Amino acid sequence: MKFPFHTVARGWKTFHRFQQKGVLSEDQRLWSSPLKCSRSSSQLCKEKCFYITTPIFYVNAAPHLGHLYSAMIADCLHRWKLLQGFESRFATGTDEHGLKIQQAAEAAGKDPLTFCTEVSQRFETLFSNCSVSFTDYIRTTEQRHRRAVEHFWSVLWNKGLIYKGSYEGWYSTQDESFLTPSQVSDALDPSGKEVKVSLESGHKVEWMKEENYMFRLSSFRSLLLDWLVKNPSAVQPERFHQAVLQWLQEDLPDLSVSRQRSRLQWGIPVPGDPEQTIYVWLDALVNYLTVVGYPEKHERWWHVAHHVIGKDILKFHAIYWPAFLLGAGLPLPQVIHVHSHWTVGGKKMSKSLGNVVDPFEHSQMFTNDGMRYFLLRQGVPDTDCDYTHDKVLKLLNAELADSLGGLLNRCTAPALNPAQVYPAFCSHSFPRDRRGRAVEEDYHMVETVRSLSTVVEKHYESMQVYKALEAISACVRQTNGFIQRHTPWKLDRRDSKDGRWLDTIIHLTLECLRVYGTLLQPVVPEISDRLLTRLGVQSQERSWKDLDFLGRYFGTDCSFEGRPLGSNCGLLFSRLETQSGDKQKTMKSKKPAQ
Ligand SMILES: Nc1ncnc2c1ncn2[C@@H]1O[C@H](COP(=O)(O)OP(=O)(O)OP(=O)(O)O)[C@@H](O)[C@H]1O
Repeated sequence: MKFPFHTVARGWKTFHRFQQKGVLSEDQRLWSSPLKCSRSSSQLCKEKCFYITTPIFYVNAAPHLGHLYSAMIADCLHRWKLLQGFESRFATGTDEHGLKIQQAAEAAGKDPLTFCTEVSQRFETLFSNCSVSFTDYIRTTEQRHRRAVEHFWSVLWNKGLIYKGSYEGWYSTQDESFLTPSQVSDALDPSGKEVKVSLESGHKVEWMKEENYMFRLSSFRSLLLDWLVKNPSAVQPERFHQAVLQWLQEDLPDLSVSRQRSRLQWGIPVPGDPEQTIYVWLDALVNYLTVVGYPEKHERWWHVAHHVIGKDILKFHAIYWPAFLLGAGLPLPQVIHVHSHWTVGGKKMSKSLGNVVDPFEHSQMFTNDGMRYFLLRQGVPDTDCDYTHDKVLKLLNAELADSLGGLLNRCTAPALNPAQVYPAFCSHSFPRDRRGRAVEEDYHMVETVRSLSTVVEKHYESMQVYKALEAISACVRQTNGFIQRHTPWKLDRRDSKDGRWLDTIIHLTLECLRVYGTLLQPVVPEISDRLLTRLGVQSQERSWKDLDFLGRYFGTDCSFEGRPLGSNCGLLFSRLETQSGDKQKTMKSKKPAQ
């Protein structure tokens, strides 16, 4: 850890200074260390509940694939927690205030609320279409949110953490953010005029001078450092944690948290001062509290809050938001999961650049689960990833259609499995003493699949979903290799030894598929459902605790042995093809094996 103890100790000095001033309460020591729970909160922590949020999406333009990706990561985490038996709450929604929206509505010739409602509905429809199973959808123009923001503001105001002052400095309307001189550089606009731009986003900035309300952000620097040093997994992956620590080494001036009403009308007025509008980021961030019933009944869920965000909004979530929360006397989020960006031709996919991929069109072209699988299998949180049609096509054909779909087809095809059952496992054919027909590689496969759930759990927990999928995919390949090695289609059922060995091969393969189907549920819910249904696995047999693998080999029972298979709902995933003559990729229809 790069941060020495004296840096942290300064955090406590600040804490005591605030305490003496009556700004922070005695309990704040606990708030600033969210992994340690107070007596009452430890009871809350014991409950298996989980609260996950996406960013709320800015409605100045229609959704693109990057937005869907954020929502899919959060959805995967939510489904994963449900699979583990947690009570999970998953919130998403739209951020509807600010100058950019005021301007976008004006340009569209609509009043701001009508404009916001239309775009918000597009986000909601997209998420519903793509199996993003949110439990709460929030819009910042709702009355319940306005109430929460006004209350939150009053708490900060009453603690002396907001004061009226004058802000003078660089401001980017596009990013809705303030910048220090070191974050700004010179550039030429398209007409050749010299302009100043944000180093991080490249967006134009302007010098702003106006009287407004300031939040005492500078006073929280040491407390924030303390939180991050004591909770090394508060921001994940590690490189983003380090980035926040680095920012905190730099200047952290107080933050302007309002705009003159004359400049910005589309927002929540400052309580008690109708001449000022609350800064859109303060307004937006409070949504996470609104959803769980702030200010009256947020405790239960707020103690288990996890945010999923893109790296572009890290500073708002890992510096401003925790500082606001500390100021308001509320616990900090458990983890901020950060992901990188989808790029097109190396450039960030973004509304303002206009290089966006339409998520409606592409999830129709590749299917919802196909799109989910691709984004979560290829999306690496640490680094940006380029999106191309060909990559999607190749990956889905190789891993979903050929490898996983082919495996299911092989062991459920009537030619190999005429009785259409989960056949019996024969321990003489596949004995523990390794003296049967199974070979060394088969035993190795069994051990790998047995430990797969532990591997996958670790990766889902840290939101390295691509690693979980890599591990599952490697196992699917091994299982195909197992079938290929023993060529069961050459065995003669009329011979009793061959018949038992054939059944054992199929039993083992179906057991592997049951594990893969169960573990894949957070990523591809529809495909997993079809797979498990085909295997005859009931909906109440698909949870984490049902993952015991190959009981008949490991000396326990197998409740599936002898059961009829479920109905055949067709191919698990149809191969995607490029039609000659044009670049359009379509689904090739093919009959399932009879
Ligand atoms: N290219 C992308 N890849 C992955 N996630 C993205 C991408 N673009 C946006 N997001 C996600 O959506 C959130 C909100 O993005 P935002 O509404 O600012 O979209 P944008 O296209 O970047 O807009 P703008 O071009 O106006 O900056 C981001 O914080 C991130 O979580």
